[in-house]
Amino acid sequence: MRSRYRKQIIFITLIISIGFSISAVVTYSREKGEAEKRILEESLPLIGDSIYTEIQSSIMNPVDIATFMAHDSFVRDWVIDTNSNPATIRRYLRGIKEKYNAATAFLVDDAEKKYYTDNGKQLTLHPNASRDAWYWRVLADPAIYELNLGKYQENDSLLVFANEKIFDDDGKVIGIVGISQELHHFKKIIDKYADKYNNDIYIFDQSGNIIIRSSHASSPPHFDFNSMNAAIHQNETIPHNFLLQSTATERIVGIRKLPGSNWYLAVEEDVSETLKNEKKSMIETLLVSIISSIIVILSTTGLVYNTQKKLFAAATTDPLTGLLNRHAFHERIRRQRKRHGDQAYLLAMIDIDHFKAINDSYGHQFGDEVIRDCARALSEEAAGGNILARWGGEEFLLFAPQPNGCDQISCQQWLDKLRANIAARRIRCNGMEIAVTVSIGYALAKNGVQWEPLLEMADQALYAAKQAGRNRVMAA
Ligand SMILES: Nc1nc2c(ncn2[C@@H]2O[C@H](COP(=O)(O)OP(=O)(O)OP(=O)(O)O)[C@@H](O)[C@H]2O)c(=O)[nH]1
Repeated sequence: MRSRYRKQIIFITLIISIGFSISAVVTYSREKGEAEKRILEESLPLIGDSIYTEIQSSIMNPVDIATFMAHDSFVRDWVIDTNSNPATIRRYLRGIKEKYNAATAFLVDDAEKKYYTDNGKQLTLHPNASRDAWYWRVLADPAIYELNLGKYQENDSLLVFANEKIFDDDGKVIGIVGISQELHHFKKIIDKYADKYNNDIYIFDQSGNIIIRSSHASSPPHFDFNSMNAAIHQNETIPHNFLLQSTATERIVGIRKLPGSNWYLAVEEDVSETLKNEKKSMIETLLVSIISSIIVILSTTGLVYNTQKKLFAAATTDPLTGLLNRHAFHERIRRQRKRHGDQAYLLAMIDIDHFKAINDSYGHQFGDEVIRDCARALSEEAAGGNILARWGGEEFLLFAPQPNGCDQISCQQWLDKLRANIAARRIRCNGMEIAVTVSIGYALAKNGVQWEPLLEMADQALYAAKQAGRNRVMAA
């Protein structure tokens, strides 16, 4: 019975543990996915946003200056007035260049296609000259301003040009004005933010060429800008974040278009460490919950097991002697007979003689001790495959399968020895000492005989033993 409970508890513990492990694995993979998503969609875009905002304002600064120039009434009046003096616009452009620390400041008068610069240069633009193609490109572009990369005509150095259209009161383009900044200037800005946020920063043109990259950024980058282009073009106003996973690292790249230009800002970050830390803390949390669950499962099953054990003992044993009670005795014999079939056996009913007188003379407590001592003596004598129970009051029942020799003489001798041993004992309680005797009635069963009628026969034999003077063994 006990081993059955143990098996059940092991089974339940296993089921709970397997269930918990499965749910732990599922939780871990879900949490991992959510952690990656959180980093991808929340934490890193926030950093990306601030880098973007800061870089955008630095890079867009030339556009702001060009916008200011295009709306300056002096510039507009100068272009509209056909008798304007070139020297005045040169002074104006020089002032702008110095004030904003630009590489160049320029203006194109559309009517004459004349190009004026801060250093006094004055050129005429030709639609067929590749050098001047930028002008017709900006005119054809519906955007009011444009940011592009070009070469400084004097020394071939790369410059970033901010071109803004100048309109007359009727909304007609009358010229283009703007400034240029050296590319180096932007590189410094990019490096500053790359160092500040420990990222790699790139600016691409729409064909995927790198215009500027931060000093430590790899070239080519870890991602393929062109393959991401399709997603970016669907909505150019929002940031696009991509998770790049390889066996060695996990990186995230956020790409946005810089407004008014065909340039894209890409911020790439190695998130392996961040994800590793997230995963580590997730595993720690899971381990803690697994350990505490195991403790709870073990202590609960231990508690259940002990309670079951106590309940089982209370239901099957006699509290005074610890012997089997009637119900458990029946159950044991039923199982015994089921296991071994009909075999020869002996059924003996044992009753303490004059027990009422013992109770009356020495008290109930002494009486209890007498019952306990007889139970001990019977257990010692009837050990082995025999089944012993307290049948009630001062009465015991002994079931002995395959008794010695299975004949009456040897059974009689065995039971008589048992009786004599009890009679020879001295029972002590509260400083008093007495001897007791028992009477025994027994019946022997051959194959196929039911044990209930045998019980009746043993009872009658016991009655006969009592009648015959007690302290004796009688067969049915
Ligand atoms: N101390 C104690 N007494 C019990 C217990 N159960 C039954 N008794 C008493 O046992 C006594 C049995 O008395 P009887 O059935 O008259 O039998 P007896 O006095 O042993 O006489 P014989 O069997 O004829 O020898 C009764 O007084 C019961 O109250 C028990 O658990 N403890």
